Amino acid sequence: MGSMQLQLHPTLLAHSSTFRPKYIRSSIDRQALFNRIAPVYDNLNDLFSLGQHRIWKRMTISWTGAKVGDRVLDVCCGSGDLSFLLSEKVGSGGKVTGLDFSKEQLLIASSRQDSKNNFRNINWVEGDALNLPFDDGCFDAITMGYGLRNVIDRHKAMQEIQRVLKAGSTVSILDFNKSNDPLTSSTMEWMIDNVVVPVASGYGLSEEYRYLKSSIREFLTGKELEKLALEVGFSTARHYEINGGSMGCLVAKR
Ligand SMILES: C/C(=C\Cc1cc(O)c2ccccc2c1O)CCC[C@H](C)CCC[C@H](C)CCCC(C)C
Ligand SMILES: C[S@@+](CC[C@H](N)C(=O)[O-])C[C@H]1O[C@@H](n2cnc3c(N)ncnc32)[C@H](O)[C@@H]1O
Repeated sequence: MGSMQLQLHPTLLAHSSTFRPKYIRSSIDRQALFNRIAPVYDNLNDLFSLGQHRIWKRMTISWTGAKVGDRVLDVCCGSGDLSFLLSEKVGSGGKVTGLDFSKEQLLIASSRQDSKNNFRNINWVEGDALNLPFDDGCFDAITMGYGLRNVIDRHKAMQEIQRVLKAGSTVSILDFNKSNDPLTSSTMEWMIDNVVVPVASGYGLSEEYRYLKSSIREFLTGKELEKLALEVGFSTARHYEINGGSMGCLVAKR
């Protein structure tokens, strides 16, 4: 996973003067956003969460029930954090597919894989979570880390995950929690306004990280996520709040 020192990627400066959409609503806008933040994404996650996101991701993996030899999928894999954890879990006899529509994020994931001799069981696919290029029922486990809140059609994304998951298998979906507790939600919004966005502005990425706040506000609560999973055909669905209710993981079985 990423080291702590922060380097400013040369192409980032080039982007800083480009047009910034006021609302990051379309798929194209979001794809461009994640391309722009790719060079600093891992390091800023470590900084903003004080490394805690690594724990949340390990919990996400543990809830999938993935085991040695499994064929597994990481949807919206980004720079590959969950894919690398899945790679360790399924071992050399298993197969991991990391899918994302951001070329820049996949380049980071691939460069991290190349820098380590292991993780040879991962392949990276540039594709759309809303139209997964895989056959029905072909994965033993699926993860999605901070992806469901960012796709423009959550129902379609959940339908696609349910379609490609084997019967009796599990998806584990980590994201921010849209908390019903006013203190939790106001604390998170304070963090974004007063820590996250000011630091991100140092990289010309204030709007990209300000988007976090609106995306959490427009997300679904844990109960609504459970309902969505059952609506698209999962047999069971549970949403677990973690880290004081700031994050959550939806665990659904097909
Ligand atoms: C790993 C984290 C964020 C990933 C991430 C997800 C997105 O959708 C983005 C969209 C646009 C830009 C960036 C991202 C992005 O990085 C977590 C990062 C840490 C949080 C920003 C801050 C965490 C605050 C603490 C958990 C404090 C909670 C206090 C209280 C319990 C509420
Ligand atoms: C916040 S990042 C999460 C990356 C990684 N899963 C993690 O846990 O850090 C969200 C990712 O979702 C991807 N994404 C958003 N919408 C997508 C879509 N429709 N198809 C594929 N990837 C998508 C973005 O390109 C980005 O890499």
